[in-house]
Amino acid sequence: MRSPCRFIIPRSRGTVTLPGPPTRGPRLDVRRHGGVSGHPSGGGGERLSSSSTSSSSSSTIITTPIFYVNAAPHLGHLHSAVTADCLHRYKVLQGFRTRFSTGTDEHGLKVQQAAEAAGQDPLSFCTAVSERFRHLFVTCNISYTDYVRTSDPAHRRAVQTFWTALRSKGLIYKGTYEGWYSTQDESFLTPSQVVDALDPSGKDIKVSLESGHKVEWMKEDNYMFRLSALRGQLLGWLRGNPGAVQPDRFYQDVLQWLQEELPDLSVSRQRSRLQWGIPVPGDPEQTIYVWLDALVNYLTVAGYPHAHQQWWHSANHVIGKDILKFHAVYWPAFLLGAGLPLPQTIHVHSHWTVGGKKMSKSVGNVVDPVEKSRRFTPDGLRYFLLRQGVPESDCDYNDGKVVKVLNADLADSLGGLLNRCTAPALNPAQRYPPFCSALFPSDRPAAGGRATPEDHRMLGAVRDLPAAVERHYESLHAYKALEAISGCVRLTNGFVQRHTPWKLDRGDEGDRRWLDTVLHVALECLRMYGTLLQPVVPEISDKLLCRLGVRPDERSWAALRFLPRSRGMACPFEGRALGSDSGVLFGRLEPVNTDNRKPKKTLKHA
Ligand SMILES: Nc1ncnc2c1ncn2[C@@H]1O[C@H](COP(=O)(O)OP(=O)(O)OP(=O)(O)O)[C@@H](O)[C@H]1O
Repeated sequence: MRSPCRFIIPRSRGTVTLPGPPTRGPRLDVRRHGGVSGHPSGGGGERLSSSSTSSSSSSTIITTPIFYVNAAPHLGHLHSAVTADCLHRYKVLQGFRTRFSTGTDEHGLKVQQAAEAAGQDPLSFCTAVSERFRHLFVTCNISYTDYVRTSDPAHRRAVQTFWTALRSKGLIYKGTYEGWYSTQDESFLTPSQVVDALDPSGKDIKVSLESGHKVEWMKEDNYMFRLSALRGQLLGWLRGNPGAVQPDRFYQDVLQWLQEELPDLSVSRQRSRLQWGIPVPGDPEQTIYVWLDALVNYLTVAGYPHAHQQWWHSANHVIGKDILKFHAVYWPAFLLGAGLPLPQTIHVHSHWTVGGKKMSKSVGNVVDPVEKSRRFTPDGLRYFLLRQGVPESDCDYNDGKVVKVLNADLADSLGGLLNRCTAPALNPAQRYPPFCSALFPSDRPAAGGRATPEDHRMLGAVRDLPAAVERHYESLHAYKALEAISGCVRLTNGFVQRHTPWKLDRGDEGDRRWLDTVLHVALECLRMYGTLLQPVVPEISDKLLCRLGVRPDERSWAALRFLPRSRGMACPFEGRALGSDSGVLFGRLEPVNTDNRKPKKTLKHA
């Protein structure tokens, strides 16, 4: 489906697809040709930096984790992707040059075993699952610019070069690893991270304290990375960069880990155990540890080892809390070892649970995001994930909650406001009506004015909104941004309701001017909401802004300028024709039947 307002404009490097109308299939063609999606003001354009905490450089890399292909994607994976996509779209609106990568992590024992079980060779198996992830991301308008697969030859070259760099610095040595290992988590554990448990048959086993997955005692010759030698430097980096891991509770976790023992890390497996992976350069009997392999994907995207400098200086990773140690301890240690810049920020989010249990492939309690995006629309699902997902704490999923949130915020509140203010009955000229400053003076209530103190308070709240939303998007607390926006939408609905413009007399000069002013103010509020919501619900925002007649080049952060007429400045929209009406903004969803009782049987009369 093509959106009515999709524009492609040429710029100095490549092709740019503007962010308003995220599209499905065709969008990928643009990327394949090296285009960067969604950039309203051109590469390195000016950005509003009132409260921005970003690097002074205007280019940045945003990443999701690459997803392990041992099973199909679930809602938790989409959550990471939507969170990173929100950050990416927001940065683009601010004028940053961005790369946004996602992809699939394809090596390792679990994949090798899953392929065997499916009777396929590993690469065919990975290709099929990787395509399912890609399909999900396209369906849900994830505006990635790079899709990495760890089975790609370019990635393999990057990993082997990276390995060689660490080895040449004496940071990798041949040794013997002996200790607990979880194949499920592909991770090593210290004795304090292991507890006793019983398997389903009642047999004594050891499991990981954190994940609950079974662990085994392992002893084998392989290569070790001198992680212990880097502990001091890691601590120094973290202490000097309190924003490097966000939110703070996760930063504190990493600090705590770094204060404990940090043994050297085994970074290879014997080839006889693991064939599906990248061989150690110069030692075909060993395979590179999947996490070292997977983490290097971020450098592959940046062009490592040849042209990474222009991108590898401001990386923002978005990850689930389950992989924090890999990203906040191992990854920075590898980068320090290789003499490369460390990530700017590691944004961590918590988990979606089902009935209180983490949604997870291995548990099998997963929610299918493709099915949900069909039911609730891609934007509906995106909105719900970001409105309800709180980075600091887990959140339980159920369909009833989705319906409630979407009906209240998108269908009734925002959709209702747009509908009211653009309805031909109230706005027969179908134009952005004029604003009368005598009726709505900027200084509080004044003689001849009709605006109330409450109206002024509403204006103040909307005027302050971009700065608050900016702060929340920066820290990836999208739920707070959406809370603030929906609070303002409610205030604007209250404003319209208070002045009942439908009761005003068009034949009376004063009433007509006031009606126009009320509509002008409400449309200005809607323009703000449409612009600010673009990172979260690109299709809905596009529809809203198209209806208001706001052009794609008027949708950046810098173009926000709320209600300029109230400050005596010209408003470019005043008098402009509204866009065509393309139907309801977001259709109301049927409530979910929570009554699980079976319908009563009616007794047949003999
Ligand atoms: N329940 C979840 N809630 C939010 N994000 C999740 C969830 N599960 C996975 N993710 C995201 O996907 C990333 C990779 O997860 P992974 O592939 O290990 O999924 P999983 O279902 O937990 O798998 P497994 O059960 O095999 O451990 C996580 O780091 C996180 O970013």
